[in-house]
Amino acid sequence: MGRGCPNALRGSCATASIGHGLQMAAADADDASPCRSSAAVAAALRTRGYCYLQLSSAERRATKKLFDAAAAFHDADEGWKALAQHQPTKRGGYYKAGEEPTYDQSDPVSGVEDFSVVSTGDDQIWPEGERGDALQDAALSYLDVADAAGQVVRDALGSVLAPTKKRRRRAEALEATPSMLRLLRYPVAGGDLSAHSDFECFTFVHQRVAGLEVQVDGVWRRLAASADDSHCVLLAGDAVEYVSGGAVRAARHRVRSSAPRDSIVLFHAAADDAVLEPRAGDRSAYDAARRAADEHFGSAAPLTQRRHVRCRVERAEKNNSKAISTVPTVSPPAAMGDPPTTPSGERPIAAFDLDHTILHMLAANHVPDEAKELSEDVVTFEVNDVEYAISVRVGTTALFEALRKKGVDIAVVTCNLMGDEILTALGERCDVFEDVPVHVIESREKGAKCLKTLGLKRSKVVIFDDSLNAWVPEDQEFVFEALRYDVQALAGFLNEDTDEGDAKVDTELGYLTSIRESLLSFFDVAKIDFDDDAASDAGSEAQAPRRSASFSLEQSPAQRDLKRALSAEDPGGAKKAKIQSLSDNNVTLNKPVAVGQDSS
Ligand SMILES: O=C(O)CCC(=O)C(=O)O
Ligand SMILES: [Fe+2]
Repeated sequence: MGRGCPNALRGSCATASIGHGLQMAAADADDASPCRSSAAVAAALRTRGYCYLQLSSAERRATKKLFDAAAAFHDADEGWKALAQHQPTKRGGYYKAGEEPTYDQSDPVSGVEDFSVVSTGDDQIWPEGERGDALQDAALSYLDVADAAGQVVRDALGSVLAPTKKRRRRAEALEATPSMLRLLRYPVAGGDLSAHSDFECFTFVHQRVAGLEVQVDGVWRRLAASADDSHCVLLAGDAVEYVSGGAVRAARHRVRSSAPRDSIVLFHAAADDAVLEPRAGDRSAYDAARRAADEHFGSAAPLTQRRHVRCRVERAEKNNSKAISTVPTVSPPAAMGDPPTTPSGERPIAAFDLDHTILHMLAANHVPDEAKELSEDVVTFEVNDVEYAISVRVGTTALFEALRKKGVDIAVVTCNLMGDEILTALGERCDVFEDVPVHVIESREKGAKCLKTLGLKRSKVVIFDDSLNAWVPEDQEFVFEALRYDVQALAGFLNEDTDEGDAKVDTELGYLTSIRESLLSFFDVAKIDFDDDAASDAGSEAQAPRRSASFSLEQSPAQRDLKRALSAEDPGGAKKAKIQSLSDNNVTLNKPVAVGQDSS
């Protein structure tokens, strides 16, 4: 590392001077030794919420290379670094001192500098020139090798969350993957970070100079640094605490730096849409976090990984204006992307079928026990003394939220005579379902659904339905034919416990998430739609969040194909776009696309 080798302060801190001239409370020494087996990691996470993770030689080499490249970046002149400053329309990049959110408003604003990597695609900001290339190369090599260590932790968490094979599925929602890599530099003065727990599943922290402290049973422990990168610190985050019902507690930590210090931090988050609600155990931490998010967003919804990260980051950012400033120039942090406004005129619309498309409704006594594992929620309601249960397909709420955020109207077109009651029950659970117009079609004849008759004909329409033939022939080109969602069949596959059955369940659990970007990108074509009044679309991605729940990898080939088909560079595609049809893309769209995974 550029600034010379620090002394590893293993177990040796009494008091130290912190940046703003105060004396910090003594932190106890920590004498745990590094481990690598998932059994040892699981045991440590259960008892303390953190441990030291032994690194392989490949991981050490990659960590060293990254420390060196990060130091070269931080050492460079401000003007050059500013060229790589974070921009709201892109991801990651450089954040100057003073931009770090303050988790505790009574603490000073931190003077930490940050270079963040949240995407390996074109939308990631990288510094220019050779030093920029070196940083990119070092960060990507580090991410490549860090996955092996991540797997050890995922296995450990799997054993905590799903000790038996039968309960294995419960852990899958937590299939944590890297979501953000931070290269931090703490100057001596004002370089501290206020106490917090991380919002994701777990975090790796590499520190060659001590400074990281973890609170265990109310006492702060100062953690050992690793001057030779032989180990890193593993911290459990909020998502794991919530989902495990408190079996693992998130590690509350802070930074108290008494010397200039660089650290490398890698967050691993659950899928954006993973609902963090525990199935068993203590739900008080989850409930409190959910209430905080409901209050913050002014809307009620189950707490997903994305919602939790956004809530915590946005609230921390607000603290900066109230906190004591120790840094001379504080530029406002990037906005988190309020829902874009749509211009007046005709809005695009997405029409959803209900049964077997976004939900499966059954009489409550027919719902299989496994339904909770095969849906994002099971919502019950009563009509004429009969109790019904709706298994809501995983990813439905996130899809509705994303569409609304894009300014897309949503309507339901269903043959279920209880369509209104269903939407009322869903609206009580989460207000993204409130006020959705419901069109109940009494006939189950082929072609009984018709956009024109229902007054839903717009210049941009997507129909999401498991049955193509339910629609009149002229509307079928707008139908995105959904894979049929059937919790009873899925419960059968789950219990079969064969590779084939598992694969079917896996496909189902990732299905809506895998097609979401493709569906949303259909509404991105305002630029090439020759309608003057086509709804323009700032889109939720236009404002890249300061910290996102999931790492964005490069687009999959299927997405690239779709983009190309709809892109202005493809004149054929563009000319057809007066009323954009999905049918040309159905081959691609109806297959799950590995969004968030580089399948190339
Ligand atoms: O720099 C460190 O050691 C820890 C940073 C941290 O806690 C964070 O980025 O969440
Ligand atoms: Fe942290």
